[in-house]
Amino acid sequence: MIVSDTGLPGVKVIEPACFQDERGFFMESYNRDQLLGHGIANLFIQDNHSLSVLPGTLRGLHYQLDPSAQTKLVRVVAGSIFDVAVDIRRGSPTFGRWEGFALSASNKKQLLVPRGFAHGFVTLEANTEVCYKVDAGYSQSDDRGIAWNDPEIGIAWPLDPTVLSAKDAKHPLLRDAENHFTYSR
Ligand SMILES: Cc1cn([C@H]2C[C@H](O)[C@@H](COP(=O)(O)OP(=O)(O)O[C@H]3O[C@H](C)C(=O)[C@H](O)[C@H]3O)O2)c(=O)[nH]c1=O
Repeated sequence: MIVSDTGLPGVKVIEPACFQDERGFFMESYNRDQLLGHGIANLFIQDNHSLSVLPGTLRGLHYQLDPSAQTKLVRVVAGSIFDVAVDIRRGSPTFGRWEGFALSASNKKQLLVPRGFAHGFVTLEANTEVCYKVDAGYSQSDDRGIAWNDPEIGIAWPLDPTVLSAKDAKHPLLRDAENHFTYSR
């Protein structure tokens, strides 16, 4: 397993070891002890799985307020996505900064998105399936979002969304979003 830092401290790219043979491949898609070794000490309690039928489906930018804030471990099991994390911790040196990552069933890369970051993706292929672990359960009352096209964040999405939920079409800008996350070293 290779764990790489990114331009957003705390956000990491994880590449599991993949063992190929004439049958196909095997990999440990999640190994808690190996992640603990990289200081990723989350006890994930829920697995999520979404299918997006059309390319250009955008889901996000989402986060949950405390006490339901989530760390997420995201991977793609079919198709591919441009996966984005945005630092929304007030006082953070990288507040409002985003970074995007190409995750796909073929590259098997995973993205660790800590609490304090908004998360979203756009699908790059039809029938893309995203699976992700979270360390806090779903809380509809704590579910929040930020506009995918917030000009102050300025995410360079590789393609304009063609499919968006009604909820995702009306999130507030970061500056107006309810958000209690604060930065601590
Ligand atoms: C997230 C979630 C949703 N739901 C129910 C609520 C709705 O009835 C339905 C669809 O939910 P939503 O439209 O919020 O799903 P996505 O737009 O894929 O949102 C997710 O995708 C973005 C990229 C994320 O990072 C979030 O984890 C998550 O919000 O599933 C549940 O029952 N449990 C859950 O944990």
